[in-house]
Amino acid sequence: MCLVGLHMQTMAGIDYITSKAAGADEEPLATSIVSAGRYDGEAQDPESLIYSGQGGNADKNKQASDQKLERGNLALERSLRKGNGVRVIRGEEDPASKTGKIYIYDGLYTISESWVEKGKSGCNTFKYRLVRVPGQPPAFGFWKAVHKWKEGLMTPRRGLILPDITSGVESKPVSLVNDFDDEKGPSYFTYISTLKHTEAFRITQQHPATGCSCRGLCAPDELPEEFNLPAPLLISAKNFGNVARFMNHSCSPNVLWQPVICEGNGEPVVHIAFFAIRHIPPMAELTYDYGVSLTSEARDGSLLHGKRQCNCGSVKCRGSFG
Ligand SMILES: C[S@@+](CC[C@H](N)C(=O)[O-])C[C@H]1O[C@@H](n2cnc3c(N)ncnc32)[C@H](O)[C@@H]1O
Repeated sequence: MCLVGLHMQTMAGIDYITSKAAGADEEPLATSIVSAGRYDGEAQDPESLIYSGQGGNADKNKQASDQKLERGNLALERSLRKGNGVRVIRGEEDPASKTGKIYIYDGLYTISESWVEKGKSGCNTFKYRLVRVPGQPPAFGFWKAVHKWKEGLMTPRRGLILPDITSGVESKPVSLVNDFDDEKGPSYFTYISTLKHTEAFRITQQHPATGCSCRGLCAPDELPEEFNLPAPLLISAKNFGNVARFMNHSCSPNVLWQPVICEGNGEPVVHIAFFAIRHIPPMAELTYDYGVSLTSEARDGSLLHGKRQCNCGSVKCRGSFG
């Protein structure tokens, strides 16, 4: 099909595009819906949902009328025939949120069927069943699982080793979990949330001798005493550390690490900060790329081969790290 015209329509609850194939009529196709989660049946299954069409005034204190097969409803109908993916944002009641509601982007769905039924007002309402495209990491499903844990419906949690690795240091408990193998966690480990070594490394954006923006790293021998950054800088969290100590390596990580300089007691102090590099759904494991050491051998001239076998399971897994 050749698209010769395309424009966006934004509707409450249903977004769609109108496309026009050469020689054919304009055809709306749904691109995304927001499921408010308040209609009957728009409910709780993380793999599918039933979405009510728009219009008919059923929720506007006006005279209710039959919904019409137009705009968003027509777009959903056309998408059912076409089989295109529709992005779904699922709304949920959440007393912890200021608005009493949160919205979770839940990925791509396709529409599997539609029908008309009488709503509470006695008027015709369009209904659409949407099914989540398989193979996507859970998002709304995670959210529901968290709530079930909170309600105590799913205890004990699979692979739970310690309910709170912080021994009360953090305001919220951080569970130590291994659902991969039988290892029971470190035999000696002290959870700390403050700096153990507070010596300040003076680092500026500009190298004081060369003037370049390497933060003192390009020519460490030429650094004056007060720019004394140990190179290589080794951070060991074997026996002491915080939650970051338990973050695993992934070849498709969702987090990136960066050294940042914070002020501590009037002195610049290096911290390793973690930044999200993509959407991270609730309860998803946080991972970063450990990289490969410079001493590792080149496998095929382009990829460096790490020393440890990688079990990250990502489709882009390099097979090794470290
Ligand atoms: C900083 S620790 C991460 C937390 C560790 N999983 C634990 O339970 O203590 C790093 C160690 O975890 C293991 N590890 C982390 N990511 C891994 C991966 N993708 N594949 C295999 N082992 C991994 C390796 O044994 C690695 O030396």
